[in-house]
Amino acid sequence: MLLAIDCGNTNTVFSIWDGTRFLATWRTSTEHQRTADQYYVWLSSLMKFQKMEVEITEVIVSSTVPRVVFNLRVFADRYFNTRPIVVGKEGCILPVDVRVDTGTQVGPDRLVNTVAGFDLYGGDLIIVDFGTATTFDVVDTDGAYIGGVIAPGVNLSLEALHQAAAALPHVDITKPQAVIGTNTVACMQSGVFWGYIGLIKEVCARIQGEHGRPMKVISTGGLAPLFQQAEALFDEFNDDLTMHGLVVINKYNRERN
Ligand SMILES: Nc1ncnc2c1ncn2[C@@H]1O[C@H](COP(=O)(O)OP(=O)(O)OP(=O)(O)O)[C@@H](O)[C@H]1O
Ligand SMILES: CC(C)(CO)[C@@H](O)C(=O)NCCC(=O)O
Ligand SMILES: [K+]
Repeated sequence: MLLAIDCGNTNTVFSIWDGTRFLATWRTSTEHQRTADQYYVWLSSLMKFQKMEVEITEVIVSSTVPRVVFNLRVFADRYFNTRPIVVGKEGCILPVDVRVDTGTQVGPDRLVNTVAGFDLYGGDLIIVDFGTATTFDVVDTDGAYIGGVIAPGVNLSLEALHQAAAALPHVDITKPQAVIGTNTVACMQSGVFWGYIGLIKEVCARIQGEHGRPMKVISTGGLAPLFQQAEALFDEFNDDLTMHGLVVINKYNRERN
C-alpha cells in the first residue's frame, strides 16, 4: 500500500491509498524538528486507533518545506523499508512538462496539482489552491505547468493585520453579512473576504486573457467552498487534488523503474 505525504508550510497530510481508494487521511502541523521516530509513533497510534492493519510498501512525498524531507526519508526507510519518491528531487519524473524560466524552483505542491488537474480535467486549467499562500497554477493544453500567481493566503492575510496593528484582534475568516463592517472584526473579515473575491476574479480573468483559450478553473483547499458560496468562481472543487496527484506520480514512476 502507498503512503502519500503532502507537506505544506502549515500542515502536513498523510493518506493511505490501497490502489483503489484512500483508506484514511490524517493531518498534523508541519514541524521540521519532528524526527522519523516521532512520525512513526504518531502514525502508528492513529492506525491502531482506527484498527487499520495495512502494510505500507511505497511512500511518496511532496514538500514545500525542504528541511522536513530528510526526516521523512529516514521514516520511510526505517519503518517501511522503502525509498520514498520525493517530488521535485532526483529520481522523480513527472508526466507533464514544466515550462518556466531556467533555474526556477517550482513548488512541488503546484507540480502535483498540475499533474492531478490534467489527469482529472484535461488541459487549459487554472488551479487555485488555498493554503498558506493562495496559488494559481496555469496548466497548458498538453498538461504542462507554465507558471501562475502566488498571493498571500487568506489566514496569513488576517494574521498579518493582527500582527502588525495593535488594535486589530485575531479573527477567523467567514463570509460577512455586509461589505460595510460596523465593528472591527466585521471590517477585517470584509476586507479579506471581498478583497479575495476580487483578487480571484481579476487574476483568473487576466490569466484567461493572456492564455487566449477557454480554461477551466479548479479549486482545492479547505477555504474554496467559502468563496464559492458568495460567487460561482470555480468550475470544479476537489479537496483531494494534491493527494490524487501524488497517486498519479507514484504510479508513473513505479511503472518506469
Ligand atoms: N471556515 C474556515 N475558517 C478557517 N479555516 C478553515 C475553514 N475551513 C477550512 N479551514 C482551514 O483551511 C485549511 C485548508 O487546508 P490546506 O491543506 O488547504 O491548507 P493549509 O494546511 O492551511 O496550508 P499548507 O498546505 O500551505 O500547509 C486548514 O487548515 C483548515 O483548518
Ligand atoms: C507558493 C508555495 C509556498 C505554496 O505552497 C509553494 O508552492 C512554494 O514554496 N513554491 C516555491 C516557488 C514557486 O512555486 O514558484
Ligand atoms: K496544501
